[in-house]
Amino acid sequence: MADSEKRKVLFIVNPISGSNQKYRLTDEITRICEKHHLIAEFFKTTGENDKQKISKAIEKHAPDVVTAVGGDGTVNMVAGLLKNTGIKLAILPTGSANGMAYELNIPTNMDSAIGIIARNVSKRIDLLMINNQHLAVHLSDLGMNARIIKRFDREKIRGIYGYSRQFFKELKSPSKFKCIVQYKDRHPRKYKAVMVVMLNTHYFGTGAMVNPVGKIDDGKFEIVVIKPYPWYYIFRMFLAFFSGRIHRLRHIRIISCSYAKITVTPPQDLQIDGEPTGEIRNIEIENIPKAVDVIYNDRQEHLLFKPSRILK
Ligand SMILES: Nc1ncnc2c1ncn2[C@@H]1O[C@H](COP(=O)(O)OP(=O)(O)OP(=O)(O)O)[C@@H](O)[C@H]1O
Repeated sequence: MADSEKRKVLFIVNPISGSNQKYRLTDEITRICEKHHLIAEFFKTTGENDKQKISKAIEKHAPDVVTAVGGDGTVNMVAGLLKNTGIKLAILPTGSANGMAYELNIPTNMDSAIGIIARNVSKRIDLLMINNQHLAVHLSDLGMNARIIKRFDREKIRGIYGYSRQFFKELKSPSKFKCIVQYKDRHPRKYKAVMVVMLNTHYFGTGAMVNPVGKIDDGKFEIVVIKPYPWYYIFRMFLAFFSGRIHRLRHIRIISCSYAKITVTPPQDLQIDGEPTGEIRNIEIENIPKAVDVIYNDRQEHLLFKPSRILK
């Protein structure tokens, strides 16, 4: 195949994502891309002014696809740059949290993940805009999980071990807060909660299904309110999370809408795609329909669920 006919893929590599060393990663990606008749270009993030530098790299290389090589934070940054450009977004999951890759059924095996980029099956998906300021691609939440992520970030123990340590600390004593959700022209709904999740997707990065009723491109998003629960309820909740039945529990409320305002008292930690953004009292969420064209795996399935069916 002549070079002019090959598709160009720009890989945005976050070298600190996850816990694995990334020696020879670019050589490995280049080799696999050659096998699939793709031209690989690279940009390594530094954690400083990456957005501006990546915009320039996109201008310079004019790629057909931009691939985020990292966790959900890297996916979020790249998706924001590709919003409404017509350039496709792909993911090579190498982060400690790879929720969006899980959602799109992208494996961590590099050969398979690049094979999916080569197959080029894509779909325009909705994203969320939070407080007119932050784009959310995978999942954002207030309360328990955001607090875990904040501590995880501070302790600098990366990978799944670091997250699990914080998770079990928090699970023992989740703190409650008041939450008012206003959407459409309905009366505001009031809840006591330990956590409020805002998402268009279905899964936490761990594979737990938090939003069985959502659709990634229907112009709506979901607000999942997890109400305070007795300790013995944890087991039932785990079971429901991993069998896709969380919406049937009385400690869970799910609201679908395209715009909402949430007020929490006292102010709660907010995290967006794995990045802590500080404590907040008021939050405004808006759905941005079909904002980015994303490559997904339409073939193999996860062990328990069938996300590619959900995506269709
Ligand atoms: N070279 C770098 N040095 C330090 N930080 C970086 C670098 N490149 C990117 N970052 C930071 O990495 C974060 C995104 O990491 P990402 O979510 O992709 O991977 P992760 O392993 O899941 O990370 P985390 O464990 O922090 O969630 C962003 O905060 C970004 O600023």
